Amino acid sequence: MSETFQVDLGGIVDLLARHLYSSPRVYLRELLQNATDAITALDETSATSEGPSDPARRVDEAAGGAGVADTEVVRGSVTLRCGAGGTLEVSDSGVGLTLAEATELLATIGRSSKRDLELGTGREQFLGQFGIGLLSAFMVTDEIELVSRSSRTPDARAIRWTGYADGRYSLVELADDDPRAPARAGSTVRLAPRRDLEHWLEPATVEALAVDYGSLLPVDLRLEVEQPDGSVVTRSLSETDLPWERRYETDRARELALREYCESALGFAPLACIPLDLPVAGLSGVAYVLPSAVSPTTSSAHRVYLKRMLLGTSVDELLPPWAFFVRCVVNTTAVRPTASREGLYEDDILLATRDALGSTIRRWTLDTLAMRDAGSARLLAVHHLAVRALALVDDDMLDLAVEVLPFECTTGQATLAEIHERHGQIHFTPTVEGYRRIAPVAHAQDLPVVNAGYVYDADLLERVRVRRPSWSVTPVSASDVSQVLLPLEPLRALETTDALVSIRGSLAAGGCDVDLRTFEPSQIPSMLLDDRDADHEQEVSAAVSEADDLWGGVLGEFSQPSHRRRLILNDANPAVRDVLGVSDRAVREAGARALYVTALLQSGRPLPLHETDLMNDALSTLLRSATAARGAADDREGETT
Ligand SMILES: Nc1ncnc2c1ncn2[C@@H]1O[C@H](COP(=O)(O)OP(=O)(O)OP(=O)(O)O)[C@@H](O)[C@H]1O
Repeated sequence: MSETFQVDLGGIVDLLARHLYSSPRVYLRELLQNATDAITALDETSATSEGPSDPARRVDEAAGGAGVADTEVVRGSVTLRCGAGGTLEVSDSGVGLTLAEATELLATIGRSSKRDLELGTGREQFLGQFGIGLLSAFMVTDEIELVSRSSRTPDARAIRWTGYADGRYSLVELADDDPRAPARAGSTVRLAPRRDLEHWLEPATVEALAVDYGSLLPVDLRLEVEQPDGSVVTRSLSETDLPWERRYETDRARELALREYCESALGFAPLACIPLDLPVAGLSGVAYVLPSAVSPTTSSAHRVYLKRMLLGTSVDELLPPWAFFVRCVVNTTAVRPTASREGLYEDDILLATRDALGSTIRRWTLDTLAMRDAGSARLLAVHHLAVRALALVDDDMLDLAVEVLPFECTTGQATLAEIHERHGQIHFTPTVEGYRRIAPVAHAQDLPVVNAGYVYDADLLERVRVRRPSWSVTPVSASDVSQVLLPLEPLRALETTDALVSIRGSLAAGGCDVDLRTFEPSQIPSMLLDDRDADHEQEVSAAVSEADDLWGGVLGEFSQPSHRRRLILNDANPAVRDVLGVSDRAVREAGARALYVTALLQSGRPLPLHETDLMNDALSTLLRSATAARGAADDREGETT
C-alpha cells in the first residue's frame, strides 16, 4: 500500500522563502514579475480575439521612444505605493483572480497559472513558472495580503487572500461595498515589514530595487510615496527601450551611449563594445571588453534581463570559458532561469545560445586582431591570456596567434612565426623554472628558446606542433643545452682532476654528480641540469630523513636513488677556478657546497633542510679557515716584531 508524504508547511515555506534566494532584495523582483505576468495574461486573453501582440512592442510604440507618457493605447500599469507607516503595496492592472482561481493557485505551493503541464506551454510569454515566487515576500514580512478582482469574470466578487509565514492562509470573497475590494480589475499585494527588516520596504530601497529590476519591463512602472502630511509624490520609473536597441544618429553616438551605459550599469569604462544580436534566441545586448586583464578563473558576472526584467547582475555560464575577458548585458526571451532566478538553467537552449554568443565574440576578436592596428595591440597587451585560451580550442585563432602573439624568447620577444622564420625551428621550455635555468646559457650561445611556462603556453606550442607538422617545435631541458658546454683542454683537465674528485665525493651523498666544463657566459659559475625524477627523489629522501620512523619507512619505499642531479661547474668562472685551486681540501669542498646551493637557489627550487645544512656547514668551514689564516698571519707578524 502506498502512502502520501506528510508535509511540514511551515518548514517548506521557510525553505522556499528564505533559503532559495541569496538575498531578500529579490522579493521585489518576484512581485514585479507577478504583476507583469498578470498584465501579459490579460493581454493574451484579449489577443485571442484580436490576434497576437507583443507587450514590449506595444509599450515602445506607445511611448514613441520619448519616455513613458500617458497614452490612449491600453497597456498595463504597475504601481508601488510606499505607505507612511512603512508598508508597501504593489498594484497591477492585470488579469486578477476569482475565488476559484485563488483557491487553486495561491493555496497550493508549486501551482502556477503560467505553464500548461500537459501541453508544456505558457513559459514563452511569462516570467514565472514554478509557483513559488510569491513566497519570497516572506523574507521581509510575516504576512502577505493579496486583494484581487478578475477581469476575465467581471461579475465575480473581489477576493482577499492572506498568507502567513507559518504556512497558514485565509481566503474570502469581499462584498462589493467592502472598502478593501479593488474598484477595478487587477491585484494589489500588501506587505507590512517584519521587525528589524523595515529598510527593505523603505521608499529609497524600493525605488532602487524597482529601477534595477523593473525599469525596462514592458509596463508603466510608477512609485508613489505617501508623505507625512498625507500628500503623495509620484515618480515614473520606466525606461522605454533597451539602450542597445535605441536608434542613434551616428555609429559614434551609439558607441558613446553604449560606453556610458557600461560605466553606469557595470561600473567600468570598456576597452571596446561588441554588439550581440541573436534573433533566433530572442537575445540582444552588448559584450563589453574589460579594461584590464583578469584571471581566467574569475567567475564571469553578466547582467542578464529575461523578457526585460533583470534576472541578476552576476549571472555566470552565459559564455564559453575562454571569453572571460568580456562582461555582457543582454536581454533574452529564450533561456530559462533556475527556480531562484539567479542563474540560468543548463539546457539545449542555453548551450546553443552560449555557442552563438561565443562565435560572435570570437569573430570580433579575430577581426580586431587581424587589423594589426593600435586597437588590436591594446587588446593583445591587456587580454593576451584570453587570446591564448581561445587559440587552444580554435584553429583560426591559433593561426592568428602564431602571427601576432609575442612570446618571451632567449633571443628577444618575438612571435612564433618570427622565431620560426629566423631560426627554422622552435625550442621551448614547458616550465618557467626550466627557462630561467637555461636562459642565460642559451642567450649567450644565441640559441632561441621560448619560455612556454606561463598559463596555456606549453599546450599552445603542442597545438602548433600538431597543426604545423612541417615546423620543428620541440621542448628542451637544461640537459639539451649541455651540448654547448665544452670539455676542458686535456692539460687543464689533468690539473683539476684531484680537486674534482674531492668535490664529487663531498656532494655525492646528497644525490648530486659534478662535472667541470667551460661555457659562456663566464659570469655563471654553475648550472644544475634539469632532471625532474632526480628532483622528485631528492624531495623524497629529504622527507625520509626528516620524517619519524613510521613515515620514514613508508616514504623510503619510494626512494631508491637512481636519478641524480648534475651540477656543471663552469671553469671559465673566476670563483669556480678559485675553489678548484684551494689546496685545503675542507675549504675546497665547502666552496663547492656553496656553489651547489647557489645553483639550487638560482634554479628556483626550494631549499630543503639538508641543503640548508650544507650551506651552513660551508659557511662555518670557510669562516673558520679565514679566521685561522688571519690568526696564523697575526702570529707570524708577532714573531717578526
Ligand atoms: N499579481 C497577481 N495577479 C494575478 N495572479 C497572481 C498574481 N500574483 C500571483 N498570482 C498567481 O499566483 C500564482 C503563484 O504565484 P508565484 O509567484 O508563487 O509563482 P509563479 O509566478 O507562477 O512562478 P515562479 O515561482 O516562477 O515565480 C501565479 O502563477 C499566478 O497565477
